[in-house]
Amino acid sequence: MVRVELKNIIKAWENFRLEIGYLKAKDGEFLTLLGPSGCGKTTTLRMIAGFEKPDKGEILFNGNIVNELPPYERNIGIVFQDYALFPHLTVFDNIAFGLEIKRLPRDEIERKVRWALELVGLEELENRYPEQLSGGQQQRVALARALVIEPEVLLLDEPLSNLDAKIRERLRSEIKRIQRELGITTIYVTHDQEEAMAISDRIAVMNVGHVEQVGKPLELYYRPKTEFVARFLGLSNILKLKAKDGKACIGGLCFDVERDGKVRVFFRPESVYVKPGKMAEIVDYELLPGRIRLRLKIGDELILAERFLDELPFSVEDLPERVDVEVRSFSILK
Ligand SMILES: Nc1ncnc2c1ncn2[C@@H]1O[C@H](COP(=O)(O)OP(=O)(O)OP(=O)(O)O)[C@@H](O)[C@H]1O
Repeated sequence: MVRVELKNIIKAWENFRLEIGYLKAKDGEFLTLLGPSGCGKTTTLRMIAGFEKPDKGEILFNGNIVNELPPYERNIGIVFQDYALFPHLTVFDNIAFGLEIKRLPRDEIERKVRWALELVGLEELENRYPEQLSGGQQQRVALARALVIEPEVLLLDEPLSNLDAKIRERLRSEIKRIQRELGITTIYVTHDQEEAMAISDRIAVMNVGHVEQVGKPLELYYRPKTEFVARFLGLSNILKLKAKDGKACIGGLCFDVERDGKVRVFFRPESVYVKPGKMAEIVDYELLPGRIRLRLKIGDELILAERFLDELPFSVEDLPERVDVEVRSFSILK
C-alpha cells in the first residue's frame, strides 16, 4: 500500500496558478478532490500520475520523491471520464492490454483478466466490443483495465460524469466496494458534492488554485471552516453576529462562541429544531419528499430549518405562526 503526499506544490500557467502546501492520501485511503470547474483538480491528479510536472515542490509515494518518474513507472491505475477504450479490441483484450505490454505469460494474463472481469461484474461480456456496451459497462471495463495491473494507487478523474443518474449511483457504490476490498489508495476527482460525500473517506475541497479544507465528509459538512466550503457542500445558514462575553445572540437564539467581536456563525437547516413558541416567525415553507423546509425570521435575519415531517411537533395543516428555535450543531467560520 502507498501513501501519497504533495508538498509545497506550485504549478502555474499564464492564467492559472495552483498552490498546495500539503496534501496527503493515507495508505488505503479514498481521498476525493472536490471543487468547481477550473479549480485545479485535474491538474493535481495529472501531477500525481506524472503526466504533468510541478514547477516547484515534491510528490512523494511512501516518502520517496517521484517527480522524475514517468507515469508507467509509478505503479498507478487511471480511469478517465471518457472511457478511452480501444474500439477494435474486445473487453477481454482491452483489459489484457497492459499485461501484454508487460509480456506476462498467457496463462497469467488469462487468470488476471478473469479476476478483474469478476471484480467489476463483466464475466459474461468478455467477447463484446466497446460499441456493443452501455456507458456504465464501458466504464467498468476501464476500471478493470486500471485494476488488472494491480496498481498501488488508483486515480479516477470524474469517472461517472458521462453516465445517467441511476447508473452513476450504482457504479459509485461499486467503486467504493472494490476500493475497500482491495484496500488500494485512491484519489478521485469530482465536482459533485453528493458523490464526494457518498464515496470518500476524506475530501479535499478545492477553490481556484488551492485546497480550502480537508476532512471527513460529515466533518466538512457540519463544521466547515470557510464560507466557500459551507456553501459548496449544501444549504447553509450564515449569521453575521457580534459576540459579547463569549456569546453571540439574535432574537433570543444564542451561540456559545467563546470569543468576542464579529463572528460568522454557520449551521445547516437540518440542525435547526423547532417547537411552538415565540422566537421566530414562520415566513413561508416548502414541502419536500418526507420533509418540510421552513423559512424563519429571527431578529432581522432569515434562516432555513429543515425537518422530517414525522418528527415535527405540529402538523403541516396546522403550522403555528411562531416557533422557538434550537440549533444543535454549528461552527464559526474564518
Ligand atoms: N496545459 C495547460 N495550459 C494552460 N492552462 C491549463 C492547462 N491545463 C489546465 N489549465 C488551466 O488550469 C486551470 C485548472 O484546470 P483543471 O483542469 O485542473 O481544473 P478542474 O478543477 O479539473 O476543472 P474541470 O472540472 O473543469 O476539469 C484551468 O483554468 C485551465 O484552463
